[in-house]
Amino acid sequence: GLNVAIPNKSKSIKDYQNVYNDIAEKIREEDEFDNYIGYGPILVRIAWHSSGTFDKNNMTGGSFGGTMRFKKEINDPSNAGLKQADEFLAPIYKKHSWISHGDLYTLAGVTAVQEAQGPKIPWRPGRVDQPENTTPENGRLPDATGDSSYVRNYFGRFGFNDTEIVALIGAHCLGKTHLENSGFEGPWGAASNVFSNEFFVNLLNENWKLQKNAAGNEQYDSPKGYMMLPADFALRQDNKFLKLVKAYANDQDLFFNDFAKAYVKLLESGIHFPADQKPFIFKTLDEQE
Ligand code: HEM
Ligand SMILES: CCN(CC)c1nc(N)c2ccccc2n1
Repeated sequence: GLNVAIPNKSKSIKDYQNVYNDIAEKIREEDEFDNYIGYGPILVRIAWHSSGTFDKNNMTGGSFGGTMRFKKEINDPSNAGLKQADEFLAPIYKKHSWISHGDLYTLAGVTAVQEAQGPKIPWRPGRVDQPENTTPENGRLPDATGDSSYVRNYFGRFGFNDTEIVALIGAHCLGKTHLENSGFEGPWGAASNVFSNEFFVNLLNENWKLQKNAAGNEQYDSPKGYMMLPADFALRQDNKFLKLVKAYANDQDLFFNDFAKAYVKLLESGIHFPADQKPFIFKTLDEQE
């Protein structure tokens, strides 16, 4: 059923900005993780994967219950590599145990995007931890080998349109794939921790070659050492998706605006917030110097 957010009346934006700052300072401190990519990308991914179990057809899953904290969900093969994000957040939760896990996972994703010089992501608290028996079954996250109709159909489960789908996948400007996690490898060249429209620029401009990787899975590789998943490349293979890819490759501000809106919708999927609950917009560390 629909999840109704219950904001903690004793907590203000100051309290959540303190949590944001602790996450942001820890990202800066532990900068050597994953060959100096840092923790930002997997924090964006754990926020997405904790929200990506949502299914509007039966109103189950989504970020509300914080069930990513349970073995059943974190051990979903689709979540391989995310235990490191959960461990990164454990001391933050220990210090701020008044926050729910659902709020913590999504706030971490907001912090990571903003600290990567990405757009401001308005965020609302009020998710309430649910018991282990509410954990959704494994298999609700997308398959990297899907084509454009698979991708459109998958995100249709959230009620996302083409703009929201293409914008969201633009988060693949961050981080990299790891053979031991997903069976895909690379990019060696550009793995980045700066949020930009580079994913779309590369997707359009690189000379892609479909080849089998060391795990025997097909992926697109470029001479510069970049890669695209089949599901990434699918955005070039559909006319409506391609139009959006070109728009974002040529206008980073448009991408930032559309991404912020779609990411909020993803992180809040399946949750009803009180009509009068205004979102918080956090300052970056640099803005608080
Ligand atoms: C068709 C939809 C999608 C598919 C099939 C997909 C698939 C993948 C795969 C296979 C990886 C590599 C994981 C690893 O090997 O460590 C990955 C990484 C990543 N994904 Fe996606 N993804 C999708 C959508 C998204 C969305 C909507 C977001 C966020 C809004 C996102 C954010 C990320 C980030 C930040 C990483 C890098 C993580 C790291 O560096 O460890 N992805 N994705
Ligand atoms: C745009 C090239 N990069 C690194 C900046 C890239 N490309 C990807 N295709 C990609 C796919 C999944 C996760 C991270 C990814 N990163």
